[in-house]
Amino acid sequence: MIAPPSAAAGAAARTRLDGLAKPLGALGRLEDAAAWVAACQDSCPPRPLDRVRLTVLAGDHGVSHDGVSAYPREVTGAMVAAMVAGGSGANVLARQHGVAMQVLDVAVDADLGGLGPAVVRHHLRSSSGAIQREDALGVDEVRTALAVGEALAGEEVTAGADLLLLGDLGIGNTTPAAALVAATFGVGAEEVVGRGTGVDDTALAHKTAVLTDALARVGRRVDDPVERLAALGSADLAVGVGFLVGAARAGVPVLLDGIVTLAELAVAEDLEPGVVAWCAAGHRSTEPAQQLALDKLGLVPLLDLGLRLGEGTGALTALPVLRSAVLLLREMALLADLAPGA
Ligand SMILES: Cc1cc2ncn([C@H]3O[C@H](COP(=O)(O)O)[C@@H](O)[C@H]3O)c2cc1C
Ligand SMILES: O=C(O)c1cccnc1
Repeated sequence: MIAPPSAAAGAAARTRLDGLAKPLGALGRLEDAAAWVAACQDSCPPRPLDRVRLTVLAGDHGVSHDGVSAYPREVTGAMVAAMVAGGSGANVLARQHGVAMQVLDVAVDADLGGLGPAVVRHHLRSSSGAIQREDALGVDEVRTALAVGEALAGEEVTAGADLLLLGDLGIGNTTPAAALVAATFGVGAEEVVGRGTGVDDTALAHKTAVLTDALARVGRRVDDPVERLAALGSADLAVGVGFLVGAARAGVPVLLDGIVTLAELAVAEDLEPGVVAWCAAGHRSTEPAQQLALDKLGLVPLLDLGLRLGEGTGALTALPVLRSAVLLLREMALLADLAPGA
């Protein structure tokens, strides 16, 4: 069980929000967001979110050889290189918003050593297993990946972070992510399957069949979250789960992204109840599994822009909104000072 954010600081933030120079509740969900940051920091008003860090976890997936994506596996390694070079969508937004960003090859099926030791320092395997036929990885590998994720979150906290962002990269990753959401919440493949990178109707039907086969293959064994990650997840997804647990344990809030980070949170919350209280949803993705997980976990996203890119781009796009919420709570005048008796 993870200790929750400070109820007292959250309540103090609500009181202060009610007293600001505006009608009661007029800042809508920005008020919820500001109170959440205050609770996470145990401070009212909260500090500005100046030090923000994004970790992108990259990996390949056995299913990417089975026609579940609109793009080939080789794109994963190429996009990691693009991130190191600064040309991905996430890089553009991270630069714009002053976010320190790192990309890690957790399970990419390519030799990325040439990109530098930092990128490959947590390379755990080359692709995870094809979940409709075999387990994604072994239970021992899951435990290693969870520990790596917790350690990564710890490194980020030590580097100084008011807020952590998590992103994903890996052709095919919407399939294991959807499988984890389905298994966590006990729903069928049809309820979680999505078009990912943009598969056509034929490929969508095939992706649904792959998900159905995967869920049927594993049965009730996946009631256990570690078994679930081993059977239906991947090394990179398991590192993401550990990262969220580590951030929550350290008491540092996380702004979530799309289907992959929501799948990671769904499992993390099973593994360590209380993680969700340290997370806010950046945006609503077009992926049904992401939307289902948001609803089941009780998260209301800040933005709904039809994004379906991943990499942390939804979280990065929502960051200025969260920052605005904090500054409003910090800097707005009190109505009682402007108009005593109003
Ligand atoms: C060029 C390119 C850049 C990306 N950046 C993130 N994704 C996203 O799309 C992929 C998941 O969708 P699916 O399961 O359909 O393969 C992952 O790589 C994810 O990070 C990308 C995908 C592509 C093609
Ligand atoms: O929801 C997402 O983040 C997403 C959707 C499609 C492809 N990649 C990521």
